[in-house]
Amino acid sequence: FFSKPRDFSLPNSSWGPEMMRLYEHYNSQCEAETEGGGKQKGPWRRIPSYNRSLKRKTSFFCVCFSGGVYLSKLIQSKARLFTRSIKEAGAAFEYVLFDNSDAQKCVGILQAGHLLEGPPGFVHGGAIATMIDTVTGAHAAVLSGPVMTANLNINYRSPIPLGSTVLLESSLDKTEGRKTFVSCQVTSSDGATLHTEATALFVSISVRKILD
Ligand SMILES: CCCCCCCCCC(=O)SCCNC(=O)CCNC(=O)[C@H](O)C(C)(C)COP(=O)(O)OP(=O)(O)OC[C@H]1O[C@@H](n2cnc3c(N)ncnc32)[C@H](O)[C@@H]1OP(=O)(O)O
Repeated sequence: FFSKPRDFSLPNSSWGPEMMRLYEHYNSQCEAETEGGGKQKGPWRRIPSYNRSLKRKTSFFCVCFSGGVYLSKLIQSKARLFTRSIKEAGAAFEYVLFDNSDAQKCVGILQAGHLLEGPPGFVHGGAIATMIDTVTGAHAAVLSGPVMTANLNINYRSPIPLGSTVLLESSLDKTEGRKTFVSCQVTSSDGATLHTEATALFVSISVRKILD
């Protein structure tokens, strides 16, 4: 696997003005200017996003757990991260995540494409749950290392129009031993409409446990 993997969290031609506006808003805060006019790390960090996480790590797993892992070569070669599995740009999940470690927050900017339809003209509740799991899961992983979702509790407050751009904001509630509790709100891009609220529990796991 020699080619450089594509980072799906970078803008593409399908991103509309709202998606670009929010992207620029957070991306511009990934670097801050020093007093001397130089550059330093800002409060936010863009989280790169690939579609083949297992494939990229296969050689690592083979070295570390040689003989202990069985995944057929066919599955390995075809496996794709669910949210990055549809090739047509703009058709499904167009999103980018930013993390703010000082504020213990993570945001996701989502432009919901036409293949995510649930009720006519609106986004499917399962697609919304998927994105909440993605944003809160990435946030929990940044905070606590390898985790799996143990509980996801969602209240759908108002439907999300298909094609619109929404903001998902994840905040740390607390950590208790292996448990990381986070909350998430999904709002319209101007913040005026609350679409969805959720709480999630992530439990820290060892990578060996997933592979077993
Ligand atoms: C940058 C890329 C970003 C991509 C992000 C994508 C994120 C996607 C994340 C996922 O979707 S993961 C897939 C969906 N999740 C699963 O398939 C998990 C299935 N469940 C499990 O594998 C296990 O149940 C789990 C690892 C969650 C916990 O099993 P363990 O045996 O490791 O832990 P245990 O059962 O001993 O529980 C540990 C603690 O958590 C608590 N707990 C576990 N499950 C719970 C639950 N459901 N509700 C409440 N508490 C729970 C449990 O009571 C206990 O609390 P205490 O430490 O206080 O005793």
